[in-house]
Amino acid sequence: MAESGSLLAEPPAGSPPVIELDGVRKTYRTGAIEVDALRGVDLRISEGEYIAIMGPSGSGKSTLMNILGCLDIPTAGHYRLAGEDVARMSEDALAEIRNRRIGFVFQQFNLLPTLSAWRNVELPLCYAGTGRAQRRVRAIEALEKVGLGDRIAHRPNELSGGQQQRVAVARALVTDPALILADEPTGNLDSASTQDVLDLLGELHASGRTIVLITHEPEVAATAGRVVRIRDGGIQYDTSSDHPSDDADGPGDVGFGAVAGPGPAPVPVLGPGHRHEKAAHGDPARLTWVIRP
Ligand SMILES: Nc1ncnc2c1ncn2[C@@H]1O[C@H](COP(=O)(O)OP(=O)(O)OP(=O)(O)O)[C@@H](O)[C@H]1O
Repeated sequence: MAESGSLLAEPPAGSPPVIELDGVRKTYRTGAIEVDALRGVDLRISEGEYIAIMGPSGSGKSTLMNILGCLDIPTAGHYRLAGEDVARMSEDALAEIRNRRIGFVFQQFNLLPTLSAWRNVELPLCYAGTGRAQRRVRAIEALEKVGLGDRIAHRPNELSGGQQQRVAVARALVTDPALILADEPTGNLDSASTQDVLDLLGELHASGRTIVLITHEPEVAATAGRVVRIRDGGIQYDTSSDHPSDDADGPGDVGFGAVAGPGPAPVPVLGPGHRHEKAAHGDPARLTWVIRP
């Protein structure tokens, strides 16, 4: 499989951060009720970074990921992807980015139950218009890459949870995307399968891809080079900064064992009052997002 390219087919000169959020806000309106899920997020992610986003349930992590993946749009603020304002991109350009340049992995795997592993993996290539023979070759290649070359004809219910998530990772990487967005990819896995998936993400990162990983689990976040913690829709702490955000209470509050500048993240340690949380995503709409972004 070819190494990943830039996020855009022809990135602008000067290599801006691959992801730039400025003052991004997201307000959901349900009837008369408004929820401010994101309240002015500023975030820059460089090409090739491996970043974990942490935060308590309801803090806005999935909302942020949906915006990063162009699955949703901010209510206010700017999102530039490889230097281009997403708000100004055509629908075709956005579809191209979602289909070919971003790979999505979700907690619930979101595999189609009636399709074999390789048929699930080839789906993004179907939407990209790749020919049948090439789809099969690339799907099997992706499954081999995640260690499932001997399970290509198995359906999801004939695979373990860890194997299903590896199929989902194969589906995410079959288009050779530059950016992988993983929302709680290990949330439903035992520790051995968690390690398998983290190893895979590590390999994808080593091959040049930008990885954004959302997780509740500090030990999972610790595998990333940078950890951003969000709370109440804002960035509370970013290990790539020398200083916590203005609204942060300091490293003791966010549960990190040490303060660090750029470089490997400290191993996060749960502080008093914090707990490991498992997300309970059950939004069936996400299935649509994965296979027909
Ligand atoms: N489609 C929606 N309509 C209305 N409110 C929403 C919608 N999606 C999310 N919210 C609200 O926005 C806030 C942030 O939700 P989000 O799913 O981003 O949090 P999260 O950090 O991913 O949580 P979890 O870890 O539990 O998945 C929550 O208060 C949630 O109730």
